[in-house]
Amino acid sequence: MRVDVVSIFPEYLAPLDLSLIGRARARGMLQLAVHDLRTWTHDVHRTVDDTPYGGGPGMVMRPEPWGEALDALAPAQAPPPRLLVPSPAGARFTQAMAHELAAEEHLLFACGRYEGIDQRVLDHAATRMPVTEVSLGDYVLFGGEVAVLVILESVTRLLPGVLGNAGSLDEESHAHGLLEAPVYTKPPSWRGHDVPEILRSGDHGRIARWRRDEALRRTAERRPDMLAALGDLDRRDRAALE
Ligand SMILES: N#Cc1c(-c2ccc3ccn(Cc4ccccn4)c3c2)n[nH]c1N
Repeated sequence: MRVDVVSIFPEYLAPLDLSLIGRARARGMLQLAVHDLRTWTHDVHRTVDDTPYGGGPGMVMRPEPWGEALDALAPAQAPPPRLLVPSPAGARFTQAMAHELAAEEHLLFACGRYEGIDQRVLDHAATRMPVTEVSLGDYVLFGGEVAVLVILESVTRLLPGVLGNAGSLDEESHAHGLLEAPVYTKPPSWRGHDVPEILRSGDHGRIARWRRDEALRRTAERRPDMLAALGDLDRRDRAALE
């Protein structure tokens, strides 16, 4: 997978050199490049913003630098990338979207700042590539860089070979529509708190049942919306919630 990220703060994306994403890049599973939007400015002050038409607070990112950046990173003669634009007005980012993005050949992220990017940038891009505005959640950030870090981490861990134990992908939260069960490791007792006996029993059938029960209980308590999305539960699952 190829990923290009455009930002006026490229150093914000430095964590993409670390840990599993850094290893995926070193192993050639992910070709990632971060670009400074000011590369595509031509004035002495390298200006990327201007006042908003119609008035209002803050500044808006000018279309010209973005137009040239997208022309350079999504040339007409190559297969078009999928353009992702983090935005408070975007569609909520979900694990399902992470799976969708993990199947793409080329992702191009546009990190806005200020009050956002001139809408015409997205409208013009949409004439030649798929464009998705995406939001992490109902709160407001300073810009899109943090969202790119989150999105890229969730997508990269889905790429074949990146996670050593593929099994962990199958059992993780949101993979089955439930929150994860609690996890424990040694010692068996710590500051008066013991590991649930069932987890040390070696009875894998009962352990799997216990984990599902705990996942159901946690989901019912913390994310009733996720439980509702599961639809009708079978008798055994309903019993776990009684
Ligand atoms: N993803 C995501 C986001 C963002 C986000 C993403 C990109 C930009 C570019 C500028 N701003 C600041 C800003 C403030 C006010 C109105 C518009 N824009 C961003 C915020 N906020 N919250 C999320 N879940």
